[in-house]
Amino acid sequence: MLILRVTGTTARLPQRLSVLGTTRSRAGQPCVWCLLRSKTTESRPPEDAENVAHADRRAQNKGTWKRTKGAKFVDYIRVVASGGDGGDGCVSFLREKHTAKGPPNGGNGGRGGHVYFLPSSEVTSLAHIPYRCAAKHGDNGKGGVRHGAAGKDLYIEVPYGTEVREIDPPPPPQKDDDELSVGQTQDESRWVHHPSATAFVESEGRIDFFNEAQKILKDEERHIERLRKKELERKAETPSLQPQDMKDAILIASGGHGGFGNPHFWTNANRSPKYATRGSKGHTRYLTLELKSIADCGLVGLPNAGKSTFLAAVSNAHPKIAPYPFSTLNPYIGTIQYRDGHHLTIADIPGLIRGAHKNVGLGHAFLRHVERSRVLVYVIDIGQEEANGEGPWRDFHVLRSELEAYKEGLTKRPSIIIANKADISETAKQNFEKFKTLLQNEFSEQAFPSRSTKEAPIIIPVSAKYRKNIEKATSILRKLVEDRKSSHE
Ligand SMILES: Nc1nc2c(ncn2[C@@H]2O[C@H](COP(=O)(O)OP(=O)(O)OP(=O)(O)O)[C@@H](O)[C@H]2O)c(=O)[nH]1
Ligand SMILES: [Mg+2]
Repeated sequence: MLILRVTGTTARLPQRLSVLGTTRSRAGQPCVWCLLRSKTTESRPPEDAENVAHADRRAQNKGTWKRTKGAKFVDYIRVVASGGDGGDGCVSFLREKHTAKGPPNGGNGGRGGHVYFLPSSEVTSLAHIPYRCAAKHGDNGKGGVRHGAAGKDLYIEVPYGTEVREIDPPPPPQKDDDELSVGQTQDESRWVHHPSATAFVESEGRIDFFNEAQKILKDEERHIERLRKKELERKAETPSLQPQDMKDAILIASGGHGGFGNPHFWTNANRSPKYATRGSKGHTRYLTLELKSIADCGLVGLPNAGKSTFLAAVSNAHPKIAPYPFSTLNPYIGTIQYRDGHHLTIADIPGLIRGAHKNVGLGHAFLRHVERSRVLVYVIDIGQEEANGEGPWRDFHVLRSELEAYKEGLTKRPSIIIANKADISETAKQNFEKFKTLLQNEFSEQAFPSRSTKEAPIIIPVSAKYRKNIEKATSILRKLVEDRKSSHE
C-alpha cells in the first residue's frame, strides 16, 4: 500500500485509490491524499463463464505474444497509395463599403499531400503499413485571396531492402445509365461557377471568355502532367543501406494540384471572371511491397540442421534453438563482429525441405531473404546416421534443387558448406569423408559455364553447439564476401 498526493480533481480517480483527505498546496491548489491499494486487496469480479472465457483469451494472446515477441512479421503486402486531392479554387469578389463591384479575390486551392516511402533501419517488417495509404486533401481557397492550405504529406517507413512493384489497378465500377451525361460531369468536376454565373451562358461575349479560359487551362494541365510523369519515372526501389534521412524519401503517389481562384482568369477584357477551377485528383497507385533482407551471408539448410545454433555461435544474435524442426518461423539477421572492427551480416531463415517450392513445409518464400546475400552458407547435419553416409549428400542436393526452383542460377553464387554437428563421434567423421569425395567427384565432372562455379564450394567441419572451428568458418566467410564485393565493384 502506498500513500499518494494527487493534485487536481478527484472526479476521475481510479478505483484502487481511496481518498484520505484534502489539503492545499503552497500555490493554493487543492491536493488530495490518497491510499493506493495493492492489487490483491482489490475486489475481484465473480468467476462467471464470460470472465473465464476472457481470461482464456488473454492467456492465449499472451502465448502468441511470447512466441512472436510482440511483433508480427510480414514480408509481402499489397498497398494502395493515393495522394490527396487538390483543394478547389474560389470564386469571390471584393465587397466593401463604397466598393460595390470590387475585383475578383478568390483564393487558390491547396495542393493534396504526397505519399512517400522512407527507407529506415528502425523497422524490420512491413506489418505496420496499412492497406490504404492516403495523404490528406488540400483545403479549398477562400474569399479575400486566402489560399487553401496544402494537404499534409504522408511518410511511411519501410525497411531497407523492400522492393516496390506497381500492379494493375482493379477495373473501374460500371456506371449507371441515369447518371449525368459525360459533358456535364466533366464541366462540373473541373469548374466552379459563381452563383450568379448562369447569365454567362446566355450572354455571347462571356461564353468566349470561358472557352478561352478552358483552352489556357488545358495547356497548363498538359504541362503539369508532364512534370508529374517525370517525377514518377524515378526508380521506385529503396536504395541500399544509407543513413536515414528525409531526402532519401521516395515519392510514391503525388497529390493533386490545387484549383485556381477566379483572379487567375482576370484579363483586361474580362475583369470579373465568374469561374474558378477545381483541384485535380491525387494520383493513386496499386503496389506490392516485398521485403528482401539484405545480408552478406544467407544460411540455408534443412530443419534442425543447426542454422540458428551456427548463427548464435558466430554472431551477436540470440535466435530460438530447439531440438525439433521449424523452431525458426521468421527470418533473423545477426552481425558477425571481427576483432579488427570489421563486421558482416548473416541471415537465418526457416528450414527448407524437399518440395518447399510446392509450398511443402513453410514453403520457399523465405528464400527471398537470402536471395540478395553475397554468399550462400549451406548448413548440413553431418552427424546424422544413415547407411553409407548418404543422408548429408541427399540434404545438400535437396537444398540446391530448392534454390534452383526458387530462382534459376542462385546455386551459382559463391558458397560454403558448414558440415555441422561434427562433434557427433565416428559417424560424423565417416560422413564428412564420404561427403567430401562425392563433392569433389560432382564438381570435377560437371562443366559449368562460369569460372567460379567450376570450383567446388569449400566444406568445413564445425560444431556450432560446442563452438568448434567457428573462427575458421568466419574468416572464410569474410574472404568470400570480400572477393564477391571486389568482383562486383
Ligand atoms: N551435437 C550437436 N548438436 C547441435 C549442433 N548444432 C545444433 N545442434 C542441435 O540441433 C538442434 C537444432 O538446432 P537449431 O539451431 O534449432 O536448428 P535449425 O536448423 O535452426 O532448425 P529450424 O529452425 O527448425 O530450421 C538443437 O537441439 C541444437 O542443440 C552441433 O554442432 N552439435
Ligand atoms: Mg532455426
